[in-house]
Amino acid sequence: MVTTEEVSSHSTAESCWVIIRDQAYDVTHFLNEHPGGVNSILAYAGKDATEEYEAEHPEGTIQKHLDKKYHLGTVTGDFAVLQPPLKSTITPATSPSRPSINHIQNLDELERVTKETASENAWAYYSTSADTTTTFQNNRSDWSKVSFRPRVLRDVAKVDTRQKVMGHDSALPIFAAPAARAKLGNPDGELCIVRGTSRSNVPYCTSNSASTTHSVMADCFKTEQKNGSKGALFWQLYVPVDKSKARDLVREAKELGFKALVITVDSAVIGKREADALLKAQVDNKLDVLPDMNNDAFVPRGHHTSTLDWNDLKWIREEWAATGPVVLKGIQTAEDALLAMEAGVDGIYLSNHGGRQLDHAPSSLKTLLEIRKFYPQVLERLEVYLDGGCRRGTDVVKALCLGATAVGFGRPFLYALTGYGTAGVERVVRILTDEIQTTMRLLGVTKLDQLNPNYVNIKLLENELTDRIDWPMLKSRL
Ligand code: HEM
Ligand SMILES: Cc1cc2nc3c(=O)[nH]c(=O)nc-3n(C[C@H](O)[C@H](O)[C@H](O)COP(=O)(O)O)c2cc1C
Repeated sequence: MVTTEEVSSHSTAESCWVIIRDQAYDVTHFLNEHPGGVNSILAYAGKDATEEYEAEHPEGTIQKHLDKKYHLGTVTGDFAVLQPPLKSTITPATSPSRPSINHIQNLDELERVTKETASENAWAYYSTSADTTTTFQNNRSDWSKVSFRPRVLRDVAKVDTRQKVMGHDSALPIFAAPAARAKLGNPDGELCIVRGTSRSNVPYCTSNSASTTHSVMADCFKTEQKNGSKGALFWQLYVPVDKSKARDLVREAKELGFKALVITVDSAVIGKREADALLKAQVDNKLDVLPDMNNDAFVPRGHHTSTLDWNDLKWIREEWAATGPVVLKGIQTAEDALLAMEAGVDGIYLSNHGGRQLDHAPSSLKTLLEIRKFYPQVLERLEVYLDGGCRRGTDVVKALCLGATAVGFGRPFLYALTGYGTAGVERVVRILTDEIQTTMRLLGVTKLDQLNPNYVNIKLLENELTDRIDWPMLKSRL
């Protein structure tokens, strides 16, 4: 037994105890090893960290990562004194300020409602992006720079939106992009996306850092299938600092029946996301949320490995074997698209992580155009996925006209589950179904394979594309 007074007296980096679900843990030695950084734990030193902890970690994380000897026992006493200064408040779904789900007409409206009604924590983490937020903003605005060239006098009564997405026969050319910490928005977290996407027959690429364990997601998916749902689960992999641990993750993905492996390659370090960092700083004014730049043992912001290179893909792919497609997420240049093709992956996923990593990186739309301009063969030989700032069916159709296979949606699904749970996720897919079908009809096409670059005008963006690429590298391979 440990008393609440005892716990509260261990509130510094020299001696740091936290409570999670009535249990006390000594995490002093673990601070520097913590993949979420020192400060995220230190903000809760001597306090009850349950709420924040559970939003971030799947069940069993403590058992897996913390030696038993640091478990101090059950806590007794007055818990009120141990509450952290900022508790998230999730507005109940019946909140009068939140309109009925059926009134949500588009994904921008969903975002506006989420901003007004979500907890500060959830909004900060979901909406934040890197540095000046330029990339985040361009992700959205670049889609508006492409216009359509519609054809008329064609029979468009029946349209077919089905598409093969990483091996799965999806109802639409879309999928839910990997996004961590869904439990911040809703206690059911990722399960809302598992249910909503499988009921709508679109795939869900789960995050390596999901707040629900993958086995629980896989069980939920199986239950959905028994009830007649379709869909598919893919596994997004972050290679851990100890690279060899990626083998265990890949084995788990295989054992649990995940159908595709999506390796994120844009996160050598975590981007500087200031809105989220500011909120964390406000939790405890004493804390400086900038990483410790003088600690030689760790790469600052290096939550995942910072040493991943093209050679690592070989052993990761061997471990995955022929289980399903392997796709690289985070390709941002024509050169890397070409290297990915040579590395033998099945697909590339153009993404700047929703503007959360390198500020001033190109939108995925620009990367797609760059590939078209300098190395279009990639588009014939690889499946090309993309995400970032897509909020409309028109965005999806534009991407497909330019050679993409399917488009990922990140924040919209998080916003949907925050206010509306599974029903919100289903609503997002319904809205996109309507918008994609309507766009196809008004454009004069009935099947996705009829889409081609003649249906869009890209002049505005073409003017913004680079002329300087690594020509020697490309030429040597032509
Ligand atoms: C007590 C034992 C703890 C253990 C064993 C632990 C373990 C971990 C692990 C393994 C991850 C990486 C998850 C992944 O990327 O898959 C992680 C991330 C994280 N942890 Fe903890 N953690 C602990 C306590 C805490 C506490 C008390 C907090 C704050 C209340 C916290 C906040 C975070 C955050 C914010 C991340 C996410 C970093 C990111 O993805 O950007 N952790 N933790
Ligand atoms: C809150 C949040 C968490 C994310 N977590 C991950 C992650 O765990 N792994 C990953 O590869 N990408 C992650 N991403 C990036 C998304 O997969 C995707 O690239 C991005 O959200 C697309 O942009 P959009 O939000 O404008 O649709 C995350 C994005 C957000 C907004």
